[in-house]
Parts: sequence; structure tokens; C-alpha cells
Amino acid sequence: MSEPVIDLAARAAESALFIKRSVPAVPPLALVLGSGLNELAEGVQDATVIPYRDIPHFPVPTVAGHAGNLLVGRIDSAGLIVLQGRFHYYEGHPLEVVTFPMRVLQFLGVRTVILTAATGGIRADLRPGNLVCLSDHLNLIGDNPLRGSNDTRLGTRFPDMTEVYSKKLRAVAREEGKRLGINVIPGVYACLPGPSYETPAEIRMLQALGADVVGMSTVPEAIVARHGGMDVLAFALVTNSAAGVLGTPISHKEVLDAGKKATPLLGKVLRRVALRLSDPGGTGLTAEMQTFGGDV
Ligand SMILES: O=P(O)(O)O[C@@H]1C[C@H](O)[C@@H](CO)O1
Ligand SMILES: Nc1nc2[nH]cnc2c(=O)[nH]1
Repeated sequence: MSEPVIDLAARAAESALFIKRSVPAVPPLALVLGSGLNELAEGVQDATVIPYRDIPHFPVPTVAGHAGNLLVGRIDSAGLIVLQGRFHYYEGHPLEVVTFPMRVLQFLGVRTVILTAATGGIRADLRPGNLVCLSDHLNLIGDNPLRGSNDTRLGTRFPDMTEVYSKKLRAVAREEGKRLGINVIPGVYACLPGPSYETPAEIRMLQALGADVVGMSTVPEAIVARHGGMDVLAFALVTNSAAGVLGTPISHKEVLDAGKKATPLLGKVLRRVALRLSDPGGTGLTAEMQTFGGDV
């Protein structure tokens, strides 16, 4: 007998219920770890670790550098959910599956999602190890996770995307970076389907389109998170110079190694941002940041 077909909202609700029953409390903040950034989860205290394979309807990652665990714990006083590994379009999943974790977060009542990703640096001044905070994106996948009939329980048919990455949260990230002496650089992320890296001609095209970094994730998740009413902050770690910028070949090993190397730096910024977000009124900006202007 074939399995009954259940809708996306019902599946996400079942996954969320399983998670709720596995932990003492569900924090309103979630963090998604990109390629090579798995070790950031080691900083989570009192973590309940739930393997993705145990969560009903959850997919399982197939890519090196994506562990496939959901953690619920805290960083000092800031409670958070950590998704240790994500799903990509190039793995063969439809975007509804790629973004399923965002729907589960929505049903868990998460208010803010912090996305992280490994990226190629397109802009000439970007170097491996630099930390970019997304100010905007270009969805060049050629697909959209909201394609198909719209379930109004999940969000509106035509969601606004003028401020996908919360300006206020970006300012908090910049401010906390500044306090730590870490330059958190604003930039535009171009999302391509992958899995091949770009050709130098494609990178020149992306540069002309206004992209600063390039990757194969984040954007579908950000679109769905906004559709679901969550605030989004996203960090792109520059793991390599994009194709043709230095003329050197790119490998996933280089990406993973650079992610691992930058984990302590990103961890410091994420800790400070998580503490600010968990503090009621803590996203309030200092006078200096309020006059920071539009480039964050
Ligand atoms: O999951 P992210 O976006 O961090 O991973 C990037 C894109 C590909 O999955 C991989 C290529 O090396 O890194
Ligand atoms: N598309 C793409 N994804 C990446 N992820 C890490 N580096 C890169 C890159 O150069 N291009």
C-alpha cells in the first residue's frame, strides 16, 4: 500500500512536534551551519543532539562537511537551535525539500534565523577568511522555493523581498564585529545551482550584475524564512577567491579547510550576536550605529 500524501505544513508540524517533545524548551533563535562550519556546534552548551535521520520527514545531507544534526542548547545565556548541515539544490532535492528545515523552524516558533555559508569572493578586495554579512541576494538558481500552490497557513502568495536580510540585525552584526575588531563586510550573494564551480566568464558576469560573493545555498532558505515571517541574518564566509580572480583552481577541500580555519572568528561574532538577540531590547543600536547609513 502506498504512503498517504501529507502536505508540507502537516509534515513540518509533525517534525516540529517531535523536536518539541525531545527538548525541555524551544529557543526563538536558530543558526544554520554552512560547509566546513560544523565545528561551530562544539561551542553549544547543554546541547540536546537530534540526528536529522531521527526527525520525521527530515532529509539527510549527502555533502562532506554537513554533519546532519539538530542541536538545541545555549551559548552562555542565549538559547539557540543549531542546524549542523543543510540541503542543496544540486543534491537533487526540489527546493521544497532544500528549505524544509525553515518550515520546521517556523512551526517551532523561531523568530530569527542566522544563515551561514561558504562562498567564493568575487569583489577584488575580498580574501579567504573575510566575513561578509549579506545585504541582499541574486537568486540565479532558475527556480523558487515558493513555486506551486500557496498554502496561506505558511505565508502570503507574493512575499515582499525588499529587505530579506534585516537591516537592524545587520547593524547589530557590524557593531559586534567592530567591538571584536572583526570587519563584518556588507555584500550581495549570488546563488547559483551548482554543483560545478563557476567559470571565469560566469564570475565576470556575476560581477557585472553586482554580486560580491557566490555560493550554492542560503537564498532559498532566506526566501522561505521570510515567507514564514522570520527575521533573517546571513553570513558568507569567503573560503576562496572566485574562479578567475586569482587564476587558481577551486576545490571543496579548500572550502572545508577555510571554513574550519575561520570557525573561531565566526564563532566570536555569532556568540556576541546571539547574546544581543537573546537580551530583551538587546538589538537596540548604539548612537554610532544608528547613523551608520544604508550600506549595512
Ligand atoms: O552549504 P554551503 O553554501 O556553505 O556550501 C558551499 C556551496 C557548496 O555546497 C560547497 C562548495 O564547496 O560550499
Ligand atoms: N558557487 C560557489 N560556491 C562556493 N562555495 C564556496 N566557494 C564557492 C565558489 O567559489 N562558488
